[in-house]
Amino acid sequence: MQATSLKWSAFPEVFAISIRQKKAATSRFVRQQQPSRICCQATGALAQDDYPGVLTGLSGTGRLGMSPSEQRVFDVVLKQAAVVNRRIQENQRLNEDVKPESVVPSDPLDLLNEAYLRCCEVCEEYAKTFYLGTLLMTPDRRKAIWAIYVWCRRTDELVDGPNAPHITPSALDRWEQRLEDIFEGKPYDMLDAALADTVSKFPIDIQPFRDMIDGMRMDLVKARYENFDELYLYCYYVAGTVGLMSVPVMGIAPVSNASTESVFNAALALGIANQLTNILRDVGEDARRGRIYLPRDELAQFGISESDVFSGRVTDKWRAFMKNQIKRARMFFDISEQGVGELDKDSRWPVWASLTLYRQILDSIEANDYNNFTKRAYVGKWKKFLSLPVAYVRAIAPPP
Ligand SMILES: CC(C)=CCC/C(C)=C/CC/C(C)=C/CC/C(C)=C/[C@@H]1[C@@H](COP(=O)(O)OP(=O)(O)O)[C@]1(C)CC/C=C(\C)CC/C=C(\C)CCC=C(C)C
Ligand SMILES: [Mn+2]
Repeated sequence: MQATSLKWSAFPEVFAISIRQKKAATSRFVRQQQPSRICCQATGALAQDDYPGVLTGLSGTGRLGMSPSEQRVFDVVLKQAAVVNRRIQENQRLNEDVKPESVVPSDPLDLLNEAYLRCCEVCEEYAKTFYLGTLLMTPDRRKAIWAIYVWCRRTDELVDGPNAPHITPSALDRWEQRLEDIFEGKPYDMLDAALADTVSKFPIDIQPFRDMIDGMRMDLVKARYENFDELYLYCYYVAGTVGLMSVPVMGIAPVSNASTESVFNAALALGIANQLTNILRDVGEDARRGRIYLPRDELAQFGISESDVFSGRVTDKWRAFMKNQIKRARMFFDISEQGVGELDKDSRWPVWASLTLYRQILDSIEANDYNNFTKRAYVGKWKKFLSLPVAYVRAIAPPP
């Protein structure tokens, strides 16, 4: 199954290389072991009253008051943190402090090197600013992020790309089987091989990857969201998962006092914030495809019907509704911001850069007087350019 709009080349069995062998030699998530506190200090000051339940999972109150979707996602967060903590403990037990071995093999013709190079090219082509940001990361980490990026892009492309009309649930089942193979060290093609290598080196769990495929399944059958809880789950599937996949690669700063769980929570929040922003930017485009990724009950509270969304008129009701949606997206950005400083110092810049740029899309929706039906909100070249040094300054600040 190929997503033809991207220049994938299939290099099948050749890449069933002995990826598992490398597993033992890994120790790149080296940080101090922190007491396990399941809380995210980020949420305290936020307007939780506006969205009861949405953030309780992060505020230290455990599962009490969480919505079903939050509980479901919270369990995955805990599992990811446990995977990482286990790796930290293993490393400590072995008293290892292994310097990350470079994934650049000495032989320039090495196939794995070639595989990562392909991932790099795809990233550069499809996500230029993000690609620039990754250049500051250590070589092994940036390669891993490229490999993850490419897998996410391909997965999204299945339901959004030119082959989308032919994608059936069973095609997604096959994609999931292929994912299982990647995690078992049996990649199908070159790009899979890069990911197989990555997941053998970093403490990355398969669950967020499976969940992203579930998000794509959801997209095949669902075009309406009754309430925010349903939308939250969708946002977790297609974007929160990216945050969970990335943290084990980016690493947590050895001097950080934050718990692993809270860092994963912040990463999850960044994915959710990005996806909510995506949704708010693309309301018109989605409506033209017959889709409304907005909570139906909240639309109704503001007196907005489905046909109002399809007709695309910017009314005062629409502006008031949008103000609330933007406020919520910003709240998730706020939560995530408090976790960025906890990441390993080399990984902070690309995160700050992408966070700042995405956040500005919300400002642009406001500047367009909430017309997200026919005006595309975007961040201009200069603003983008200026954001990079600002992100850099934030990135070099030590963890709070
Ligand atoms: C502690 C802390 C804050 C850590 C940071 C964790 C982190 C790096 C989080 C990343 C969050 C992120 C970039 C999420 C992606 C959200 C997103 C835009 C998802 C898109 C989904 C589908 O949307 P839709 O179809 O509606 O939109 P399009 O029209 O198709 O755009 C996605 C397209 C899913 C696929 C996601 C990707 C291709 C992005 C994958 C990105 C990475 C693996 C790299 C993340 C790393 C950095 C440095 C940002
Ligand atoms: Mn998409």
